[in-house]
Amino acid sequence: MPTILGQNQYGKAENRLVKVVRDGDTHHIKDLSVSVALSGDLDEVHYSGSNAHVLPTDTAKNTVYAFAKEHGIASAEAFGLLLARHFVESTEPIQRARIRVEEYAWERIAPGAGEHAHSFVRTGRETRLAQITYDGEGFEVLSGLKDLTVMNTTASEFWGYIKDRYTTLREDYDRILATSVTSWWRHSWDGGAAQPETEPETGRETEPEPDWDACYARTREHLLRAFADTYSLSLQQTLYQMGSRVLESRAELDEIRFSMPNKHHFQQDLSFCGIENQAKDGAVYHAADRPYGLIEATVLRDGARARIPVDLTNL
Ligand SMILES: O=c1[nH]c(=O)c2[nH]c(=O)[nH]c2[nH]1
Repeated sequence: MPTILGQNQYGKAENRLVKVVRDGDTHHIKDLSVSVALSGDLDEVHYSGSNAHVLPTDTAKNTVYAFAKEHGIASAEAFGLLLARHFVESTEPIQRARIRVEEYAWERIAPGAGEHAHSFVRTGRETRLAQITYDGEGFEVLSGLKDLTVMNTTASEFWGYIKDRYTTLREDYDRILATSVTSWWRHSWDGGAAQPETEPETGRETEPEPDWDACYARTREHLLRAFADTYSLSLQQTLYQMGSRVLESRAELDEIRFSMPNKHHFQQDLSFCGIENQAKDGAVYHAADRPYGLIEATVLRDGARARIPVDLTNL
């Protein structure tokens, strides 16, 4: 049976990298997982086994560590941009590079007065995410987060839904709303490919690279504020409020996608022992971990094209 090769990519996944920057006695750390996926003129390695166009995944791994040492890690996005450009521009057969970064947060241990210079505790915060893709012409930069777990203990209702013979859910006018947010947002900045504004004298692109850390911090803040400020009639409504608040406040973003499990908290029935268990009196809930409702949607700036993949689980 004749066959042909379809889409393919390869690289080293989940390079775990910790970088320590020493500023006198005070240390700073970056803790990342970096995944490299390369594609291009790679038919032959699949068809005949010729490795002539293959940059070994082992080299990709070494490059990640070498770049961290030589260039530092200004931010997840900036590091991804450096690597993506390097693989495409230094290796002929490689035409596209995709770098995914997860960043784990650490806090300084504060024993007694002041913060410790070199002792850290891993935080229970969300994980920061970035994905940089480069095809030799332009970058696509997605930033995001996962495991941002939030809860409103009131200001959430759910009623007015379709009821059929299988419906047992009771309408709720005061419920807990909790979720663990996975979200990716897309920057309109592409390194100058879309509207290259070049300085006439130098020929250099003038569109400035965004301040990735500031953008992340502000976006996270808007997500949290919108979650807290929305009086919710459904998790879907809350999601849309979170997305539109981010796009309205961050002009540099065109699209944001969410995957949000509804972390159900069911009021426990205590009537068997004569105890009323009402939200208004400080109820006891059963925090169910599964199954969970899974609410997913993209919010777009009007006129923008949806480019973030629908399925975020592998992104
Ligand atoms: O916010 C919600 N959205 C739903 O679609 C849904 N479905 C459900 O059973 N509970 C909820 N809650």
